[in-house]
Amino acid sequence: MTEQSQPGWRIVVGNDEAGVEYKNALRELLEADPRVASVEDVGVGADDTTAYPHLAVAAARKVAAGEADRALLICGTGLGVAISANKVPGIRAVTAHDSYSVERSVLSNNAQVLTMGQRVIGLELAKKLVGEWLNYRFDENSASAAKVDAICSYEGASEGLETT
Ligand SMILES: O=C(CO)[C@H](O)COP(=O)(O)O
Repeated sequence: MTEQSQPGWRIVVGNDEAGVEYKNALRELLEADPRVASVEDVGVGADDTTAYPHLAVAAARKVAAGEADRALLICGTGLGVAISANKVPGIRAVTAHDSYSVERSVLSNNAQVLTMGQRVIGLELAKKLVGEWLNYRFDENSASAAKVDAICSYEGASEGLETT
């Protein structure tokens, strides 16, 4: 199947009060992109001071439930929303502000959630990276798949480390 024949991405976006401007700009970018089937915005809007963990978990839960394929989350640094989203079972969320990390977040880590910091990265670079992000799909037959499976094997594990 070629990239063109793949179904469009269903993306959920979210942000805290430090990420309103970038979330709005990136949502508009996604809505205009032919690779995107749908964009759902879990908030927040201007003047909403809801703390970042709440919208990050709300967005990540939609991905975990299969209601969306990916999430794009913005806060001041991108870090808090990533930490929060990773609390949702099955979610792999990463903060990435460079092209190579965005690529590997998908191709190595099969991360479904990309986070960025409005106080860290320029808007034009953020737009460019989001455009690149849409081009990547994890290859379940790649050498990275077993490593992602190993990550998943620790989901809910309370003790013990496997070494293989
Ligand atoms: O960047 C944030 C969390 O990682 C958030 O936008 C601001 O958090 P704060 O520094 O605790 O206000």
